[in-house]
Amino acid sequence: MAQKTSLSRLKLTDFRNYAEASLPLDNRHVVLTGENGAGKTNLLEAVSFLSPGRGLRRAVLGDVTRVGAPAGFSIFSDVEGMEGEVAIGTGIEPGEGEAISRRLRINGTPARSTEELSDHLRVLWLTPAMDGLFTGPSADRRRFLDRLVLSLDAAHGRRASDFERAMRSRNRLLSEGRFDPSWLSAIEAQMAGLGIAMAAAREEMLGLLRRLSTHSGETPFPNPVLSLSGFMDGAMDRPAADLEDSYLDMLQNSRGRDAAAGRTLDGPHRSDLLVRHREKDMEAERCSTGEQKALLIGLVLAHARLTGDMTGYAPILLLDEIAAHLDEGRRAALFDLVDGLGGQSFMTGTDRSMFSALSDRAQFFTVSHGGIGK
Ligand SMILES: Nc1ncnc2c1ncn2[C@@H]1O[C@H](COP(=O)(O)OP(=O)(O)OP(=O)(O)O)[C@@H](O)[C@H]1O
Repeated sequence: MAQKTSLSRLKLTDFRNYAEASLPLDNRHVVLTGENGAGKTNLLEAVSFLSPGRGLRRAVLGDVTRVGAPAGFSIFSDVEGMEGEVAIGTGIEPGEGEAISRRLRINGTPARSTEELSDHLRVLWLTPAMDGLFTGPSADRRRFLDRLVLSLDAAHGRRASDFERAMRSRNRLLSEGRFDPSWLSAIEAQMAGLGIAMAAAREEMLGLLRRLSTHSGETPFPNPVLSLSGFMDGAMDRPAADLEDSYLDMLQNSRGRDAAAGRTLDGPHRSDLLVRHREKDMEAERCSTGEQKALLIGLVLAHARLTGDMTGYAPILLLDEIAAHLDEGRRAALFDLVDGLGGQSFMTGTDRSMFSALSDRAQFFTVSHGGIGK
């Protein structure tokens, strides 16, 4: 089984509705209960900032600082991580606006990039905001997929942002009617290399998930059938160099069309993640609300398991309002599956009794208006 990573302390200053808060943790699961608006999701969000990116709300950093606070926010955590014990501090400084990126210190030393967090722990999450994933816009599914990839391949985020930047340059040149062939060709060659690398990394992740010995069968959370469509469909088994040449040709031959459209119409930014319910043999978007939630839980658990298998360390799992729509049997099954991953998870709900099946496998805290109690 994958080894455990866990938080042994979480301390917040001027974070969302918390002026000061401290969570003393042993390495068990953590259950946070309290009424609506108490600050449960805010605590999960704070933990999500222990991974690269903008956290589980994809927040603008300036919005995260407590309203009325004199300075920026900070999060400190002692972590039993993949390289042993580590003290992580992150936040923004006073007066820093929206464009600023957050600061990160690892054992007191400033880190060059938040990607360094991936050396110590992986944090994955499932929130109610993701409930419409299968029926909503494809951009949400691409972002979801890219986060899955990112948790195993730290370079994926850089690749995606470099691709975006190159594509924006191409779109600008085309929209300004500047068909300078050498300039455009250089940008398109860059897009071809990055775009195919992105598509290959996504495909590889899906392949790994498919090969994962599934926990389906007995579980109420089925492992969905996953595929990609919209870019290089059915061609991804060809050598990368061939695919790059094909994509480069595609781009060069579509300059007029893309100029007229005002954007690049072919590329990894157009692919979609297709999800099917295996047992019902039906697209996820046509499944019932409850079936979609079960598929989503199945997918997130499979990914968490894969992350544990690939890195040797179980990820920290953030499950916001996870128990709300599950009956007692499904809740107990979920807790057993989560516990079986071997990591620490943080779960929220309005009612403590919903988590009783966890009993002493978890620490319980009550959250109320920016305060935390036992
Ligand atoms: N920057 C901020 N400064 C102060 N308060 C904030 C800030 N951002 C959000 N809040 C407040 O934090 C409160 C708690 O939000 P949170 O989403 O954590 O609640 P919750 O306990 O998960 O509630 P629910 O059960 O309804 O999901 C909200 O009332 C929100 O207005």
